[in-house]
Amino acid sequence: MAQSYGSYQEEIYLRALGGVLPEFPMEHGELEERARAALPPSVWSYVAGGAGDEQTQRANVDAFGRWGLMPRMFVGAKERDLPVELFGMRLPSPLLMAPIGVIGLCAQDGHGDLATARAAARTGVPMIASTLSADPMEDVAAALGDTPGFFQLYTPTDRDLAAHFVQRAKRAGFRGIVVTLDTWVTGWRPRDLSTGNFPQLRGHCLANYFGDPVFRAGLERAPEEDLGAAVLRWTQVFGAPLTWDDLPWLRSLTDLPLIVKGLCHPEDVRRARDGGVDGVYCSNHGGRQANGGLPALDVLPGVVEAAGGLPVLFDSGVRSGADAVKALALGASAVGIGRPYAYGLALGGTDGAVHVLRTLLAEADLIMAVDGYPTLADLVPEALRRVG
Ligand SMILES: Cc1cc2nc3c(=O)[nH]c(=O)nc-3n(C[C@H](O)[C@H](O)[C@H](O)COP(=O)(O)O)c2cc1C
Ligand SMILES: O=C(O)C(=O)c1ccccc1
Repeated sequence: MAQSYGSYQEEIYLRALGGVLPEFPMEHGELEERARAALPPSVWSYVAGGAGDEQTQRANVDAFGRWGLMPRMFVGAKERDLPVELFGMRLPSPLLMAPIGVIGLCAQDGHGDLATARAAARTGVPMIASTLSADPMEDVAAALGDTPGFFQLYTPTDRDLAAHFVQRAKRAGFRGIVVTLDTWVTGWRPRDLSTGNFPQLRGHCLANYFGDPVFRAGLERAPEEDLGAAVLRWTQVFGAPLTWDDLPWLRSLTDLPLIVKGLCHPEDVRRARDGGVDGVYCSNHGGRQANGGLPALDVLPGVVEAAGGLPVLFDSGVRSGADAVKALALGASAVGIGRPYAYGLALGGTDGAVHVLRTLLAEADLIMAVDGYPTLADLVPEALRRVG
């Protein structure tokens, strides 16, 4: 079923005719400004901030400016075709919501994970639900409706807990497991170090752990009785520094599609493919983990080549529909949206996140129309020119 995402523009025209202006910002700069004003300062700096002096985070965004789409005329791109086939599922568009661990805190009521799931239900844009969630994964999955969800695993040092998370995710109805490899320890984040704001250390976003019988079995007293001890235990089990020797074990945990997140080096991609993963996710965690790195977009072509036809998910720095189009042209099978939907959520809960997703899709759709690339198959590297 082809959807006309550009119709969002028509809706806005019609409202303007009636003298009603959009409730939410139409471009990313203003979205950011308004989210900054709407969020408590510590949550804002946690979400907006990154590693070191944030050079990698900025470079992620700037990298998109070095590519441009070459327009083609007389194409008659009246109908655009954005649906994609991914892991045996047909998705209405190539966008995904990237996992955001503190998304709970971005919503006024503290239930941003559920609000995100509802935005997924309304748009058909899949949610990748983080392990670090304010609500249990079962509740998040239930709020997704018919839209597929993926569960993002931070692999605990306790293997039984890891296995149990994956089992729970399958039972809850998630359609794939995304294992994040770049964050078994958090990076050097000066903003959080100066504000002292580590939401996880206050027990936020640990619902998946605190409600889990395997996690609780490792505690002397329940988290409801002794939060400090539970958080301390969480710091001990949070992140296993995995090696290639662990990949067969990870693979054995599930028959769901297994996707590994954080791959940038082509050799790592080849090894992951040889290890039996179903997809790779090219990302540098939005520059939150290691500063001094390469822009994620610049490593994408090497990842795509090494993936040898395996699906390649991509995120880090996507701020517009134009950015999404460029990542798709460079070979991404699907594009993850990160901070922008968190900002939408901060401004207007589910409605705000839906607005951000519809805006990105409308812009991508209209670029494909105007520039004469009506289908995703038309978006190939040759459609782009390097600007500088
Ligand atoms: C506040 C915040 C929390 C995040 N939490 C997680 C997480 O729990 N798991 C994960 O795999 N990635 C997490 N990420 C990384 C995102 O999935 C994604 O890689 C990143 O946001 C992309 O960069 P961008 O938002 O600048 O486009 C988080 C990102 C942000 C901004
Ligand atoms: O903030 C993040 O990006 C993130 O993924 C994370 C990881 C561990 C603890 C808290 C957040």
